Amino acid sequence: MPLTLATQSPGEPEIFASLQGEGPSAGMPVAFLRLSRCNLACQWCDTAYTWHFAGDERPHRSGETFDRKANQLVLGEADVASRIAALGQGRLVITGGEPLLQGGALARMLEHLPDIAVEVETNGTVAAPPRLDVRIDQYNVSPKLAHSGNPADLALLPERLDAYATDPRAWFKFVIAAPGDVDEVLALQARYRFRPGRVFLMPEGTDSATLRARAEWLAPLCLEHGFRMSDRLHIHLYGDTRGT
Ligand SMILES: C[S@@+](CC[C@H](N)C(=O)[O-])C[C@H]1O[C@@H](n2cnc3c(N)ncnc32)[C@H](O)[C@@H]1O
Ligand SMILES: Nc1nc2[nH]cc(C(=O)O)c2c(=O)[nH]1
Ligand code: SF4
Ligand SMILES: [Mg+2]
Repeated sequence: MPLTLATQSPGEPEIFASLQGEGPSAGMPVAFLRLSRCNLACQWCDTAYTWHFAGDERPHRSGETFDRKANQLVLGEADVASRIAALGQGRLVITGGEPLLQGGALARMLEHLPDIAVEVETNGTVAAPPRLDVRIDQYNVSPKLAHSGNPADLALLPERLDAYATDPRAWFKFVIAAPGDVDEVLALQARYRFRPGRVFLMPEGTDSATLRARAEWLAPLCLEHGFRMSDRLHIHLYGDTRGT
């Protein structure tokens, strides 16, 4: 079963080496695999080219829709695995779009990469099939709050959040655009009892100035509530650029 990938440019799959820019592994040299398609539609998504195709009526702040043909590429599992291996990294971050929509094909692709450590960036709404789950070393779970524009009954699924809250491999990373968003995190914390030290708050933004401005008022809230803060290292280094 092939994989549907995002593209860095038409015909070029978004498979690249960079420093992990977010979460508990931030700063680590890793390989990235970005898949296309998503089951949600965050209005500030910085990878709308993976789901906001022509005809998709759901709002996105860019106001633009993307040509599906130019932004998707279908590749066989062995081909994807060899491109990842060629990057020479010991750790792979699988992201998207929502990568767990292609869990079966990912499991088969990883059979070609038996020794690589695997991190998944996920919106927390889709379960990895058992044959993929057994290969995952770390889940970076980013449940979407109201400011994303997704209905809560699509974005915050109790059985999935409960499963991740009790999974020692899972870390949580909430995107925060306004101080009031932290109240939503506190309500989720009260309901799901995320393990202490496992919750990151990350400013919403795709440029350094925005990230800095939000981090300035977010820092005292992290201190007050015992949350960790995640920056977005790649944005400071490369801006909002595909393949970085
Ligand atoms: C593009 S998503 C792909 C993986 C998965 N769909 C998810 O949302 O976790 C990767 C990460 O970027 C975050 N993200 C996307 N757009 C962002 C923005 N404008 N500001 C801050 N974080 C953003 C997501 O919350 C997620 O943690
Ligand atoms: N360098 C870098 N780090 C990242 N961490 C999570 C990312 C993502 O898009 O999932 C990402 C990304 O796009 N680039
Ligand atoms: S869930 Fe992730 S990929 Fe999907 S729209 Fe939201 S941020 Fe973008
Ligand atoms: Mg990114």
